[in-house]
Amino acid sequence: MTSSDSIEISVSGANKRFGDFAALDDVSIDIPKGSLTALLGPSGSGKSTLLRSIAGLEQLDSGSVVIAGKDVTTVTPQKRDIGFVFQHYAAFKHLTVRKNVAFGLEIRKKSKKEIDDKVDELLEIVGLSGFQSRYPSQLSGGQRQRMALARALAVDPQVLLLDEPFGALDARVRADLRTWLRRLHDDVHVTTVLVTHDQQEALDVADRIAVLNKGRIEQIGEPRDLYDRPANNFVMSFLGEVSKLNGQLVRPHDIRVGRTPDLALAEHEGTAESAGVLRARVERVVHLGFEVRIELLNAATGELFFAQITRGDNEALGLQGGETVFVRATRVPHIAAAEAPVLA
Ligand SMILES: Nc1ncnc2c1ncn2[C@@H]1O[C@H](COP(=O)(O)OP(=O)(O)OP(=O)(O)O)[C@@H](O)[C@H]1O
Repeated sequence: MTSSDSIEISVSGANKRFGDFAALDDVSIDIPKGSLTALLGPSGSGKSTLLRSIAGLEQLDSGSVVIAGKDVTTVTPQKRDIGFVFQHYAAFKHLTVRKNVAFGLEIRKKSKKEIDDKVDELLEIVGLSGFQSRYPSQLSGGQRQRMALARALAVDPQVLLLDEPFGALDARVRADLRTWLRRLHDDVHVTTVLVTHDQQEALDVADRIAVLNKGRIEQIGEPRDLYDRPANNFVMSFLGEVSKLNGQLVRPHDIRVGRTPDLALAEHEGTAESAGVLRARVERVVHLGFEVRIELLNAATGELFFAQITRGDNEALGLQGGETVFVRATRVPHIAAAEAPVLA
């Protein structure tokens, strides 16, 4: 595993209650230096509480937070050497973009030259050079969040903590900004922790994902590992789409659809019976762009499920609602329960 000097943030045995409610329940996580780690989970799972505890904006009931080898559990946020960006960024409305970005450097009494150089560099990185004389109210939501990132980065923080930074923006802008965030991270390499409830966002940008549920970490790993080898059904369902075929969770793109039992088989797969081919009725064919979702009814159980196939495959099959087809799960996920953190 990772050696301790490559770990930037280490949270151990963190507990945090609000009244009777355990927002964090014995959470431990190591965040490698220079990584972009996403904290992913449903609403109320404790993601923000964990991030705010790393920032020092929340005091743990028990447990510890170590940043860059220093125990900061009782250290104030100002002394933790972090940059923080929230979903709704509170910019100084009366200051220009340039002044907003320079703010942290000015209160640290840096020289004018140093401030000017740093602000120029950051405005360039976040693509706001042409907007430096504007006021926050003259920016779009996406530009305002980029300004927030520039401001957080201005003081060269040890770690960057982002709490749903694109949460208030529309889907298209969000998608653009996460591509941009990934590139920014590749340029500046600052250890970054991103809270998101959006699995696509986490899969898109993160090197590592920690999946939270009810104040506990269900699994931590690289996106691909979590997708291919989820620790349990919760992780499987939360990360990527799932379909249920005879009680078994499978990825919808791992369901093969054919017009005859034999056509539901890939090559060299034996007989339709031995390979578990099922009969189903097509309920609806939904065009999603490159992919097509086939909504199906399991003829034996009456359960609804869906398969996802490429546009080309769909054109070849030419499926219509009401038709009978044959389906088969080509790949059943390997639930890596033994490798997951121990769950109560
Ligand atoms: N200051 C507080 N007082 C009381 N309860 C709180 C407080 N902060 C958080 N909680 C509760 O703790 C739980 C975890 O909250 P947290 O904000 O960490 O969740 P989250 O995973 O970030 O959710 P979301 O995606 O909705 O922001 C929630 O049930 C929330 O209501």
